Amino acid sequence: MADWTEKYRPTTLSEVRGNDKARDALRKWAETWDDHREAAIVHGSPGVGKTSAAHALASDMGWPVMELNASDSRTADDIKRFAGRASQNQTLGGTGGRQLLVVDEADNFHGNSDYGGSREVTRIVKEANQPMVLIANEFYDMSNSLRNACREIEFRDVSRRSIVPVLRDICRQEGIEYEDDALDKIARETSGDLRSAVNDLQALAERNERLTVDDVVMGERDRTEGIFDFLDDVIKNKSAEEALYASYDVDETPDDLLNWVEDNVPKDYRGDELADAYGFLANADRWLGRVRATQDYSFWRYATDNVAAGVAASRRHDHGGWTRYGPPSYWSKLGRSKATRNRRDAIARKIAEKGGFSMGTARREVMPFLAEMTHHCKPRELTVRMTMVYDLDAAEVSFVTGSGEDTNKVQGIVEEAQERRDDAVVENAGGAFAQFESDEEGSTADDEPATEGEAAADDDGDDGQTTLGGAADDPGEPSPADTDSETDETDDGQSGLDDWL
Ligand SMILES: Nc1ncnc2c1ncn2[C@@H]1O[C@H](COP(=O)(O)OP(=O)(O)OP(=O)(O)O)[C@@H](O)[C@H]1O
Repeated sequence: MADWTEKYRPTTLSEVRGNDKARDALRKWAETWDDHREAAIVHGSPGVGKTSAAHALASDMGWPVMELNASDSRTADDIKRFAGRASQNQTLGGTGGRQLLVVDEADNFHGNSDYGGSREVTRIVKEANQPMVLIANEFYDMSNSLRNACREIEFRDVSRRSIVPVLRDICRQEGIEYEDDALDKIARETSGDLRSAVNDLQALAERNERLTVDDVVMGERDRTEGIFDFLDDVIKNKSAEEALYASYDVDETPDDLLNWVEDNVPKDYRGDELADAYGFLANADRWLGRVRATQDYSFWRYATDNVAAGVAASRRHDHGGWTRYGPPSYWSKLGRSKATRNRRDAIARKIAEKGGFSMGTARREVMPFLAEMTHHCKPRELTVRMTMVYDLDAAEVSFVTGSGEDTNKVQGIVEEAQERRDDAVVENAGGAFAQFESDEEGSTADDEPATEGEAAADDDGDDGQTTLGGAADDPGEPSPADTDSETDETDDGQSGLDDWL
């Protein structure tokens, strides 16, 4: 299915919702540009429509857009070239020579090495003979002189009242039935970020024929009441068998159950019981891998056996009192739709291969770190390196960082990573010794653990059957998931990060 944030991107300013004041200011700025010739800084949180507004404005005005992307490196020279190109283009076309220069991520010029870049932007902003919009998340990350040279236009977080009608329109156009409360809840959950709201709506619509308020989970506590009772049952109160029965009443997929239990069990279990519990969770993960590989959902129950009965059976001590259980940290990204899961797993596979640990470890222990550390592609350098090391494409970078796949930011990062990878290949072609040297320097994770992974895959089928009650049938030929599911939960999930930190 097409990405709805693209499909429903505003094409004219009047479709930009929830920021009427900023929108009007932008329009006025453009219409009077000949008089003031100032550049504009459009700033605000991610996903509130800044980029869309700039492009919609250009289209309303009939101005072609010329963009300085995050992908263009941003030294003083690059910016001069950009400005030069822009003034050349001025003589082309029949648009009265006007075009809109859009500089994305204008708050990112401020880093040390780019300082020249920042100064150059300021100079160009002052001298530009074309309307120019600088887009930024953080107004105050920009230099004083740059800020002073521009007109400030602030985009605020989009209110719930403005988000709901956007979601409603989309539902109508897509022919999706919905409860009003469900849309309201999505709007509340995504607090001001319209892009996230649209993304969440799409994920939910892929999974449900009719959107009800109960479908909207997104880490909110009230709907998951049942899960907290279930955690108490498994971790504290119930026998293995009772815990298994309790699991039948919880309205969560086995993938989600696994994540909940895995994140919360270490709050109570210690030592051997924790190790045993992890063993069962590792088994569960293998069964879920088989489900994904074979689409045979009958394996689900073996996963649930392990998660519920297995973890309850591992308990050796009383765990009284009250524990603050919480949703898995990576919750909002986990298993929301099949497409999301597939993407998540594709990334986990790359990380697992590179770092030499299991898919499960990659997914649960490495990816959350990456997501945290490169949130909204910041810091950019780290994001580029991650992209390079794990060979991620734009969709994958977008998944990990939470930035839009088609944004210049993400596209630029992917391009830069590709360039650097190409350069690295050329450097490495320098001779056999170059390779040795770089190995010695510590990128050791590559080869040896892969063999471990294969070895583990061999006896994987057997391990998987240590479900309670021996209910498991051998699922047959090793599926692709088997190679993934070497699950040494003691892996230090972070070791794979060494390469790019
Ligand atoms: N104000 C809005 N009105 C209508 N749609 C919006 C609005 N804001 C965001 N969207 C939706 O979210 C998508 C992403 O918005 P956009 O890229 O313009 O946000 P942004 O503020 O530039 O975010 P970022 O800083 O992360 O690039 C749009 O394609 C559109 O589907």
